[in-house]
Amino acid sequence: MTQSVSEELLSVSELSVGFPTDDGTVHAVRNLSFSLRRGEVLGIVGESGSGKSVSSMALMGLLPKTAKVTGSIRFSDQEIVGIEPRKLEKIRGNDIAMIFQDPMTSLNPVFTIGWQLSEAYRAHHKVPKKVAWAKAVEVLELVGIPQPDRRAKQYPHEFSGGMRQRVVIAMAVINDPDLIIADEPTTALDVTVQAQVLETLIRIKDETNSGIMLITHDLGVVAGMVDRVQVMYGGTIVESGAVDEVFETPRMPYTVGLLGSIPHPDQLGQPLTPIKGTPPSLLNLPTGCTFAPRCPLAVDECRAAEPELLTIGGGKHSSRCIRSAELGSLDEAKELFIHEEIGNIENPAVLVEVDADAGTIDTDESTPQEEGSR
Ligand SMILES: Nc1ncnc2c1ncn2[C@@H]1O[C@H](COP(=O)(O)OP(=O)(O)OP(=O)(O)O)[C@@H](O)[C@H]1O
Repeated sequence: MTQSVSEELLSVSELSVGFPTDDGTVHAVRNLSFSLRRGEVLGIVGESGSGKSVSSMALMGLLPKTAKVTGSIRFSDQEIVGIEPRKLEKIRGNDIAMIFQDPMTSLNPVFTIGWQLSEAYRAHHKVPKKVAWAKAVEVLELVGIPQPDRRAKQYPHEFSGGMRQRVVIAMAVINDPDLIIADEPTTALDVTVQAQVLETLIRIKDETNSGIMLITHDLGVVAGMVDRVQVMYGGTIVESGAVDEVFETPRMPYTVGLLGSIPHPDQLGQPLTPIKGTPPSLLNLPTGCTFAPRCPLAVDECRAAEPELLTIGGGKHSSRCIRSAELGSLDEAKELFIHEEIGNIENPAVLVEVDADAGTIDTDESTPQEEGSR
C-alpha cells in the first residue's frame, strides 16, 4: 500500500457483456464506464436484473465462458479483459476480493474458521501454517470477533448470521486487497446487524486504504455509507454522482422512483412514490430510453433514441435523461410522480428507513441480538 489516497484504482471503460442465448443476445451490461479511487466507497444500486452482479463478475473475471465481453477494465494499470487466467487468479483474492450475500457460499461447513482463513492466506503467501493461523486470529480480531483465539477453532454453524458475515469479511481482507467488491453483503441480516457489519467494512477500508464497490438494491444501505452512488437500469448507468447530491437532487426519474419508495421518518403517512411496471427485457431493449415505458415524464423524444449519460452543471453528477433539468428538488420531483398517480412498484427496491447515522451506529459486540443467536 504505497500509493496515495486519491490514486485511481479501477477504471472501467465502455464495458459491455452479452450472453448469447437461443432467443438472441442478453445485453446484461451496456457501455459501462466508471472509476474508483483508493479510500473511496462506490455504491451501485438498481433493481434486480439491472446488471449489477454481471458487471462485478466481469471485474473478477468470473463470467461464464459464453459471455461476450468488450471494452476495458483497468485495475492498478493491468487490463483485466482478456487477461490470462493464471494472472487473473493471482489478482483475485489477493488484490481484488469479493464478499457475497450468503456467507455459506464462501465458507465451508466442514472446516474450522481458522483453518479456512489460514488456507486463504497461504494461497497467496508462502508461510508456515502457524504463521497463517496467527494471521487468521489477527484478522478475526480486526473484524470485531470477540475471543478470536477461541472462535478460530469453531465451525461456521457455531456463528450467528452477523458474525458469519464478519468472518466472510475477514476472509476477503486477509490478503489486504486493494479493491473489495461487496455484492449485497448484508441483505440476509437484520437492520441492526446490517449496520454493524457495514461499519466494520468501512473501518477496514479506512485502515487499509482500499476501495469498496458496494452493490445493493437497498438505498437505505447506501445512505451514510458510500461516497458516490451509481444507479443502474437496463444494464447501464442512468445516474451517478456524490451520494448527497444524487439523494437531494436526483436527475433521473428512475432514481426519484427508487428514492420515493423509502419511507422517510418525517413523511410517514404520506403516499410513497413507487415505480409502476417492470424493468426492460435485456433481450429486446426499447429503442429509446430504457426507462421510458415506466417513466411518468416520458415524451416522444425519449422513445426516439437512448439519451447519453451527460454531466450536469459541469460537476461530477451525471444523468441519462433529456428532461433532467425539470426535476427540481427531490420533493418537487416526487410531486411530479405523485400527480402522475403511479401505481405500486413490482420490484420493491427499498422499503427501509434511511438512517443518516447508520455509519456511526454503536457496534457493541455484546448486543443481545448477536449473542442470542450464537
Ligand atoms: N449466464 C447468463 N446467461 C444469460 N443471461 C444472464 C446470465 N447471467 C446473468 N444474465 C442476465 O443478465 C442480467 C443482469 O443480471 P445481474 O445478475 O447482473 O443483475 P443484478 O442487477 O445483479 O440483479 P440481482 O440484484 O437480482 O442480482 C439479467 O437479466 C440476467 O438474467
